[in-house]
Amino acid sequence: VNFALRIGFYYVLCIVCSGLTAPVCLLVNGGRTVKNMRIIKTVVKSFKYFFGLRFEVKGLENFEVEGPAIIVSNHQSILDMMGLMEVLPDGCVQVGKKELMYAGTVGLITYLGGVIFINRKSTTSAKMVMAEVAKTMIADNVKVWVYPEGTRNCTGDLLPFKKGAFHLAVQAQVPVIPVVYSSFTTFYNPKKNLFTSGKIKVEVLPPIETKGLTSDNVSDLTDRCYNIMRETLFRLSGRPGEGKDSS
Ligand SMILES: CCCCCCCC/C=C\CCCCCCCC(=O)SCCNC(=O)CCNC(=O)[C@H](O)C(C)(C)COP(=O)(O)OP(=O)(O)OC[C@H]1O[C@@H](n2cnc3c(N)ncnc32)[C@H](O)[C@@H]1OP(=O)(O)O
Ligand SMILES: CCCCCCCCCCCCCC(=O)OC[C@@H](O)COP(=O)(O)O
Repeated sequence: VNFALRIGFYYVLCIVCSGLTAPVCLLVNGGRTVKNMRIIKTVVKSFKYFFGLRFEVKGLENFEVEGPAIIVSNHQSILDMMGLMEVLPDGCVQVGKKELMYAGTVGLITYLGGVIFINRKSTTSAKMVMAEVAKTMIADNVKVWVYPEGTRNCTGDLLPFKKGAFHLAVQAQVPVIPVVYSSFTTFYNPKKNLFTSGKIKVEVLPPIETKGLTSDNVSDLTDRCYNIMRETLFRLSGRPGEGKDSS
């Protein structure tokens, strides 16, 4: 019951705050633009206090690259939206599943924030959207945030990465910046109806350059990111024995 109440409250908070924030976005910025993310971020950053969540962030300076970049991070739950807004740099849009667009006021606010919607069931159309993004991110100087696991995963480990984010980075010749959130398993587990207060460690890792890489290098780049992020995930989650990183 406690779990249902807290998750229900989270949904209501998202729906109500989206409904209230959307007109503000429209009045201030006039329509769909990444500038709305600043407003959305300000609102969402207050959510953590309702749930007793604390974020400990390291490495924010790694976002300070010249120009666009692809940011990749692990995706554990719908709560990730709070962790996202906690560190989101200015001028950064997210890639999301197109179903989000139909989620009422939440769909409206994601649309206004500039979220790029892809159809996960059609690789061809998703690839076309992403190729377009590779062109416009340079012109518009935006960063793009992708969850390369492609779906939520709350097991405390990473799912294999999909390659779209890394194709995008290579096509645009921009760096990949990995961001890792420690595992939620100690305070959040929908299967066990667990959702208590808790601390999340976040680490922004140094950018990985892609200058000179071609589509032949995408698999290697994907593996490299996956390995670094998995080691970091285990280290941040207090399972250092399972990662190779001992620092
Ligand atoms: C004020 C209050 C507010 C409160 C409310 C809150 C609102 C807050 C507002 C805003 C927050 C927004 C938060 C958004 C959060 C969203 C989270 C999600 O929705 S996560 C799901 C969607 N995300 C993805 O799926 C990742 C991206 N996915 C990919 O990149 C995939 O790679 C994809 C879809 C492009 C294809 O997926 P495949 O399942 O087919 O798998 P593959 O292995 O990657 O690709 C198949 C083949 O195609 C090639 N390929 C992929 N992309 C390519 C490309 N661009 N060019 C060429 N080849 C490509 C690959 O190399 C592979 O080929 P070979 O196996 O290597 O031979
Ligand atoms: C009318 C319906 C209203 C629904 C309100 C939903 C409020 C929650 C807002 C959280 C937005 C965060 C987006 C997110 O984290 O989505 C997760 C999915 O992308 C992952 O895909 P999958 O379903 O796990 O495959």
